[in-house]
Order: sequence, then structure tokens, then C-alpha cells
Amino acid sequence: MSDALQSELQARLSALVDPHTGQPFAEQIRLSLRGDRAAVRVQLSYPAAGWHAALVEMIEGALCHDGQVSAVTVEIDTELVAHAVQDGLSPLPGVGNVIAVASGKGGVGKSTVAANLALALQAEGARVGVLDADIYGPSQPRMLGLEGKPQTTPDRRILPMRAHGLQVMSIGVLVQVDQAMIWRGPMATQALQQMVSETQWSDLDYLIVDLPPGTGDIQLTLAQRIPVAGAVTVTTPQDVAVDDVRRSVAMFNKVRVPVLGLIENMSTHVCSNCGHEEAIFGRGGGQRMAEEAGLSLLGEIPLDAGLGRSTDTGAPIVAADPEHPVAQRFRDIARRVGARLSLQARNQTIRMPKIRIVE
Ligand SMILES: Nc1ncnc2c1ncn2[C@@H]1O[C@H](COP(=O)(O)OP(=O)(O)OP(=O)(O)O)[C@@H](O)[C@H]1O
Repeated sequence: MSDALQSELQARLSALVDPHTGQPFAEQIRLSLRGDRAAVRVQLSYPAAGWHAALVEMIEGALCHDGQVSAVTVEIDTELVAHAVQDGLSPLPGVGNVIAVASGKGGVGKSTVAANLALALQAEGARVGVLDADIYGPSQPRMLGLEGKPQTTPDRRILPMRAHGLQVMSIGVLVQVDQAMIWRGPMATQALQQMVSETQWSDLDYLIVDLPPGTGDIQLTLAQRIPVAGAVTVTTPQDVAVDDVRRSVAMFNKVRVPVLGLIENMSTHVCSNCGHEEAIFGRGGGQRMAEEAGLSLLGEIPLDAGLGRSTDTGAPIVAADPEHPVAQRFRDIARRVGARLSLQARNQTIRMPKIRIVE
């Protein structure tokens, strides 16, 4: 086979667009030709186990459609690295990347999204933890079905609890929630910071932090003091919500944390009887809101009774019913979150072990 064919096919592959980053694969994809047989190697920097089969099909489609190549083998390497955090902060030991899940106001489903996003990143192949910092309404113990109290090490560090394969810590298992509710800002932030610094995470690629809703002093202080690689903001479709989104983005901009994008929750309504999905607030609102706030839309989650029920009873839908369409939407969002984060600057100070998934 000629060099010209090798170059032509390599150019075709390099021009393929990764739907999760929105960018061409470029140098992340390498082709070697032997006769009319192609061996392709792809380097991904976010977890995407649920998408590998589709990626292989995409590559085969690009190479085989005109009969110049008879067989293709594809090898997919995944390397998850740590990304930069705010100036002056050191990364949390045992954690590659902290991703904060925020919302401009309460009740939009931030905790539901945080729990399912964590499980979805895990299902895509990453090692994941959840830190529930929502001091005024810690929902992760209920959502992830935590029972009992965490253990401590002889040097008084707190060991995360385990739920559905995740490492989890919640302010709800450390302090009495009714007491915490009346704490003033500085006490609340001190307790949260103590939980962050004293928990002994082990080998995590991502730690999802469920922040308290809103954009007040506590949220700002946490966004300033927890070493965060990226944030996602959760909203509902009503027109008035765009101001909440803007406030949330402004808060992260102030502390120089990149906002990876927007997740629209309850975007449509799925009928529990017939499964019909209706856009009760109209279509395209999430996309418009994301554009108005200068963000990418990471995905839309419908209002679905099954999602609410499963999450409220300790078995979030991504773990309990992985084939459910809503679970699949969370998987897609998780890949986008990982992909958007992979475009951010790297943190050169920590080395993470390389994960290698070969197809
Ligand atoms: N897409 C959805 N479909 C059905 N129920 C949902 C959905 N999202 C959230 N819920 C339900 O709405 C309620 C509130 O959700 P959640 O606790 O996640 O909100 P929140 O934004 O974290 O609230 P806050 O931070 O104010 O405590 C929960 O009972 C949850 O199960």
C-alpha cells in the first residue's frame, strides 16, 4: 500500500470529530497499514467505556466505506490525568480531579445529578468518590443508601464510606443536621473544610462535590478553598433560572474555577403510564440558557418518576437500572464532563497511574 493511501486514511481519521470534546481527534488517533489491513490506536483522556463500541464503528466507517481497507483493528488507550486547581491551593491527596456540582438555587435536583453523575463516571471506567458538602440538606446518605458512621484511622483521619462502589463522605454522617442548620457561615465553612481535609480518599480519578445550593458566602468560600479542577451547574428549564445560572458562573469565575457546562434537569416530563416524553416548558430552552450564560450544554435529564424514586431510596438509576434511557443520558453527560475537563490545563505536580483499556 502506498504512502499516499496511508496519508489519506490518516487524514480521514484525524478529521473525525470526538462528539464529547467537540474537537477533531487530530493526533490522538494513529493508523498503521499492512497491505489492506489497518491497525488504529486511539488515545482518550476521559473515561468512555460505554462509547468504545460506537467509536470502533465510527473508525471502521471512515476506513472501510470505499473498499480500500479490508480489516480494521482498534486499540483504545485511556489515560486520566489530574488538572490544574486554583492558584495557591494544593490538590487533595488521593484525588486526581475535584468536580463541583453547583446550582444557583435549591430544589433543582443538584444532589440527584451529583449522585448519578458519580455513578455514571464510574460506569465509564473511572474511580470515583462523592463528597456531600450540602450542609443545609445533605441528601447523599439517603440517595446512596449510607448506613452507620464512618471509621477513623489511628492518626484520626476519616475513612470514606462505601456505596455502589463509590467512596463517599457526607456532612450528614458527621454532624447532627438540625444543629448544622443553625450554624453561621464561618462555622459551617470550618466544619466543611475540616471534612474535606481530614477524609482519606484513596486513588480517585474524580471526586464529585455536592455543594450547598445558591451563591452565598458559604458557597463562595468553599469554591475558593477546595482545590477544584472544574464545576458543573445544574438548572431547571424555567426562564427565570438563567439569572441563577449566571450568578453561579460568576461565582466560579471570581475564584478562577472553570465551569465545564450546564446540565438541565427536568427538561421534559416522562409520563409514568405511557412513557410519552413531553416538553412542558418548550424545546431548546437548555441550549438557549447555556448560550446566554456562555456555557456548553452537557445534557438534559427529564422529569421521570422512576429517577426520583430510585434516587430517593438509596439506589440511583444509573446503578439500579443501567439500561434505562435516563441512566444512558447520565452516561453521556459523564463522558462530556470528563471530556470537557480533559481540555483544561493539566496539573504537573501529581502523577496518576495510567488506565489502559484495550478493545
Ligand atoms: N429529573 C428528576 N425526575 C424526578 N424527580 C427528580 C428529578 N430530579 C430531582 N428529583 C427529585 O426532586 C427532589 C429534589 O431533588 P434534589 O434533592 O436532588 O435537589 P437539590 O437541588 O439537591 O436540592 P437542595 O440542594 O435544595 O437540597 C428529590 O426528591 C429528587 O428525587
